[in-house]
Amino acid sequence: MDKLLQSKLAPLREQIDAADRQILDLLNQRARLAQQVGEVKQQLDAGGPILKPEREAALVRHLQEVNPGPFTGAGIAAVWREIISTCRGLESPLVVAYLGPQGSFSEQAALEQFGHSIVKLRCESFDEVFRAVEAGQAHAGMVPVENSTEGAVNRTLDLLLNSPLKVLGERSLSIHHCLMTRSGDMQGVTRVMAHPQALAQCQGWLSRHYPGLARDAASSNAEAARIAAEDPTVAAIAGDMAAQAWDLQVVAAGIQDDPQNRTRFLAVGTMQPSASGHDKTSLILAVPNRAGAVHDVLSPLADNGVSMSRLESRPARTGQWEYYFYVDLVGHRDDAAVARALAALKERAAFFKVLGSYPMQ
Ligand SMILES: O=C(O)C(=O)C[C@]1(C(=O)O)C=C[C@@H](O)C=C1
Repeated sequence: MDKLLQSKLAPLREQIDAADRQILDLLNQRARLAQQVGEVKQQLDAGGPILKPEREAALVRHLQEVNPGPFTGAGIAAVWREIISTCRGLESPLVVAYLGPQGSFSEQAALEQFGHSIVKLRCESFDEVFRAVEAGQAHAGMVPVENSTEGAVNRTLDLLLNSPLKVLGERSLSIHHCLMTRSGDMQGVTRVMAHPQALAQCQGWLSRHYPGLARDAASSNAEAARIAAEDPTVAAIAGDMAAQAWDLQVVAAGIQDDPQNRTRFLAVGTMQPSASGHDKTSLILAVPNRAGAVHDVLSPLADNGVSMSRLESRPARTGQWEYYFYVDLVGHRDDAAVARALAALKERAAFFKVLGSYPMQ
């Protein structure tokens, strides 16, 4: 019986081999077409952006819509992310800046957003990420903007307020933290290091399991992993990508207090995506300091049937109890209803800045 079943495998595998050769031919055909598109784009706009986030998003969504299966929608997203990344890289290398070192969650977000065929520019701070993109050393930057446990990443909000960069994409990652050391146990470990956000996301677990351990802030979790790789008295909290990158052993996995812990990252750059048909718009508003002002300022959204997917406030630091409001809307700034709502918001707000419209994840 086994033999009969075994004999079925070889011809099936031959068919897989033949299908793979067809896929390979088609991939090369696609790569050559993308190179031609790249040449035309350079003739149209020399030195202009190769990256077209709206085209990438629309193309993947279309394939998911027409897909008869059994290949899954998630599989399409993952495979085409890398196909597009490779084709884009053949047109021209895309440099992406983010908070390093190797193995950081920002690196994971950058790879999930742009695929693996990018040139990585690892930075030491969020400020440096913005500076690198503003100076033209990178085409895009990837920065965390909010975490489901800890709320806003304030430094990113402040940088978005003051930078000329635009938001061109978003990526939400589930964040699973691990405790890791060189040896894989906690013997001789006197302190635990991580980015303050990660220490906060794991504080309950740390207090229950290692109440006596000193907690020290690092500039990133991956930086904490790098230090732990050198110093056996240090345990790091970071993702498993960092454990692999720095050859550390995981002592405990999934130690974040909220099992559903997620972080949303924004891609920033100098270009502005056109509408993909499924977009978000991010903006910052300041509201006059009087009763009912927030409600009044935001009323054009409801009037125009535009939904708000996020509202975050941040002190304006004027000492007057004034706030900046970070608002995400569903729709592109070129959509008629959104354009009408934005025009009315601008008229009512004391301060108004559109951070960008971009494909919704
Ligand atoms: O259509 C384009 O403009 C391309 O450059 C091709 C392509 C792709 O591989 O499909 C690659 C990069 C762009 O970001 C969008 C799409």
